Amino acid sequence: MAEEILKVEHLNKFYGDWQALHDINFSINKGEVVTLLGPSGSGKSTLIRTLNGLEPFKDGRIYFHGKQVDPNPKTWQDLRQKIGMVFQSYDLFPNLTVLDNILLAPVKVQGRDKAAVQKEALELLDRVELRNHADAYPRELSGGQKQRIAIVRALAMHPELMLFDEVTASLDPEMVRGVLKIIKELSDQDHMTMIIVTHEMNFAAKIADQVLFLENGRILEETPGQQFFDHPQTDRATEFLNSMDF
Ligand SMILES: Nc1ncnc2c1ncn2[C@@H]1O[C@H](COP(=O)(O)OP(=O)(O)OP(=O)(O)O)[C@@H](O)[C@H]1O
Repeated sequence: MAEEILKVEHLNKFYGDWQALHDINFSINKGEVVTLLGPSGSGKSTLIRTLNGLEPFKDGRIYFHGKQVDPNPKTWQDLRQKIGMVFQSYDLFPNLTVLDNILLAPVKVQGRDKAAVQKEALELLDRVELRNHADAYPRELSGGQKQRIAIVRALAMHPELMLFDEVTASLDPEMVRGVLKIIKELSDQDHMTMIIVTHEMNFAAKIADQVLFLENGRILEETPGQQFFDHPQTDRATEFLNSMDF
């Protein structure tokens, strides 16, 4: 039996009086990759940020491992440690070295043994080919390198679910490939459970087990990955794929 990691039921999200998400329902099992696709402003970032407790939600339910999550994100400290998130903007601490950026939360928040975390951090840095940058500061790194560090920093927390919000959107094209390769390896080798917002359609087509296609804050299609790209069910999704030059 597939193990369900996250389930969302009838989620509505408002910014003031304006409704940004309408009756969102989906679930993700262990090891699965869900990609959120849709035009600009369709609510992809809002949804992924709500799943990480960065945005409060008005009604609906979120379950993590079958347990209902309190809608007030202030109560999410424990949960956030299990959900890793990587943003478009890296958000590394500028005054800390690469290694200290990675160690901070596992040691200070999770209270894990520093030497053990450091050993693991260096192995992860090896994996993203940045071990020789462990003592560098973020300002000394390229955008692609910063993003690989941001991924390592999230992984060092041992998350059960990783959320990626347009992590290659501000990178030069030649940097994009290296970052996407790491995410693909996380799926293929580590069977990491992931929810990914991306505008990289070829990447999405390769990695997605399930596609949620959003428009105007609603899920218009929920389709197995390959099927979405081969045979989108709605005219809107077909138009979208054509506009993305897919
Ligand atoms: N903090 C906010 N306050 C008010 N409205 C917001 C806020 N954040 C997003 N919105 C609005 O919510 C809608 C969905 O935005 P969101 O960023 O989730 O879309 P998106 O699909 O991720 O877009 P993109 O692909 O351009 O990043 C948009 O109309 C946006 O203007």
